[in-house]
Amino acid sequence: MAIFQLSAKLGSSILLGSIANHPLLALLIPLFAYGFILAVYRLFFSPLSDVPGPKLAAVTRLWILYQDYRDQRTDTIIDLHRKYGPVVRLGPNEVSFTSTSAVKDIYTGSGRESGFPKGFLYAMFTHYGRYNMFSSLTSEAHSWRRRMIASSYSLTNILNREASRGDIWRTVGEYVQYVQREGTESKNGPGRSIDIYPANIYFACDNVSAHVFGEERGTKTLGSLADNAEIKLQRDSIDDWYVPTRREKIYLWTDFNFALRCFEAFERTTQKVFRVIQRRVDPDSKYIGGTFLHNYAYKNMRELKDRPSLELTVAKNLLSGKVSGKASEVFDEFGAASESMDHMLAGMDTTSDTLSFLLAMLSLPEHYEYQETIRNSLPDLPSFDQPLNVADINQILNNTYLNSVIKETLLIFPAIPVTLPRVVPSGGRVVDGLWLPAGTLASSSVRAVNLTFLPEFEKNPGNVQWKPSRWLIESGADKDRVQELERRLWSFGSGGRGCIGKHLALTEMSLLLAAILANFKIRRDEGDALETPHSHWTCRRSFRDIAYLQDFHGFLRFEPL
Ligand code: HEM
Repeated sequence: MAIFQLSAKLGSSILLGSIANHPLLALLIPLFAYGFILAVYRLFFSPLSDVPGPKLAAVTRLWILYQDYRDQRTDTIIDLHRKYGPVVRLGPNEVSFTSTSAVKDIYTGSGRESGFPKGFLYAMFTHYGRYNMFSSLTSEAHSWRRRMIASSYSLTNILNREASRGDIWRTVGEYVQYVQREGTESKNGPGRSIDIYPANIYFACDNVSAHVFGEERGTKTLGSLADNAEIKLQRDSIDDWYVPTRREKIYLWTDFNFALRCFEAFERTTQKVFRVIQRRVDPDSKYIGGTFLHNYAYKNMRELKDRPSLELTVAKNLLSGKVSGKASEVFDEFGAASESMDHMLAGMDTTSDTLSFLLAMLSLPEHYEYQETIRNSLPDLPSFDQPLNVADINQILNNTYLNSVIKETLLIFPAIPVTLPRVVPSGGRVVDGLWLPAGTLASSSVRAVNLTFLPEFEKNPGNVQWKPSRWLIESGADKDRVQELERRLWSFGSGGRGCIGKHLALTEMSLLLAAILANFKIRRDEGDALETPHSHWTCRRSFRDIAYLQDFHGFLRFEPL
């Protein structure tokens, strides 16, 4: 006993002596002690301590940030759900869910409670320093914006607009002409080859811009090489449109809020300086600095404000300022431009990527039969200068075979596969029987929700096949299974913050696919190892951290029927 007392005394006097000699130790020891106590708390006493997941993730947020840094967030989350089940702890303060009940509680709300507010990540999607519907975090900031334009994106409006104006169908015709005009002759068979990635971007861009600003002001990038040369020039560095420093590794940025704010303030100030200089040189200038798209959206808004167009467009709704009489919440031209800019960005990549993945899959020899089946099920299609009527559009939209390939692509290759972050509101909430304190990040990852339900995922997660036949109801027994699949398909999100452009995207994709298959057989054309200038199949990082189809370089041959 005396020996113990002596050694304890000796130990503490050595320690005190060392601290006196090394002041750094005086700092480090309490720090280590604090770190240790925090780690013990997070592991064993935090309200989330029973949630399964990697121990390191429970102790420090650096673990998930490292996955973000490696662009491995989505794949890591999927692996974790496979290992631990439908609820997984991703960080001391972050939990991921995959069950339909949890997705409903978090994103749609349950009972009288609405869905959870968005996480800070979304605040990065402001433009011109103004929030928009997508970037507003709380339901208060969001709902008046959404109400103002929701009718422009309803299925009824998309159908009626298309039947009366035929804008999408005309753009589909331009796509077919683009193949004939821009396509190169192929050594591998009849027809012409194009790189489908830019073609699909042009298609989606022309459609969403016409929908937002009106046909006259739409980008018409498919139309001719001279039009909107900036978009053509930037096609190979598409990330430039997004201000890449903010869009790459976006989840990492959320933890560096202050740096981001400084960056934004700097960006706004330089743009203001640009504007002042530009207006000195040219008093009528509508140039505002920033990217081509920023200028395009702002210029259109300014002009539409001065000379309103008769066409019923999203821009018209934005500028009309009718928001339940709340004057302070009406858009000014920058707010309206920010909103429209966001629709352009949200509607371009997502729709075009989905189309690219879909065409890439259909062009494989083992999938030729799907092309044939869809072709045989299509109605007679009119020429492209004549709008389709509502019944024809509906027939295409409800075509079982066409739907099966579109849904399967959305399921296996969601354009936005990542976590859609939400924050538990004040007072805390129970999700899937688990108590979550206020401020917890409670979210789901689109790809994890889509995949973890599939039986083959359990067996071999690395080998989930693109299999449109899973959507077909061939016997009574298939009905429940397909209904469940429909319920699980989460590629457009859900609830009040779910995708507003869903019907526009589905109409664009369905009409284009119908026209392509009615006119061509599509085949891979990569035999000559054609040089693809773009690397966006693998490097696009705006809201996608998975590089799908890395071995496919983008060239397809369109063989006329
Ligand atoms: C295949 C195509 C598309 C996919 C897969 C897709 C996916 C999504 C997803 C997953 C969300 C929800 C994000 C969240 O909850 O955090 C979303 C929201 C949104 N999408 Fe889409 N989208 C597509 C096409 C479009 C198009 C064509 C537009 C055109 C305007 C658009 C505009 C928007 C907007 C504005 C929001 C934010 C809605 C809000 O916050 O209320 N999207 N989209």
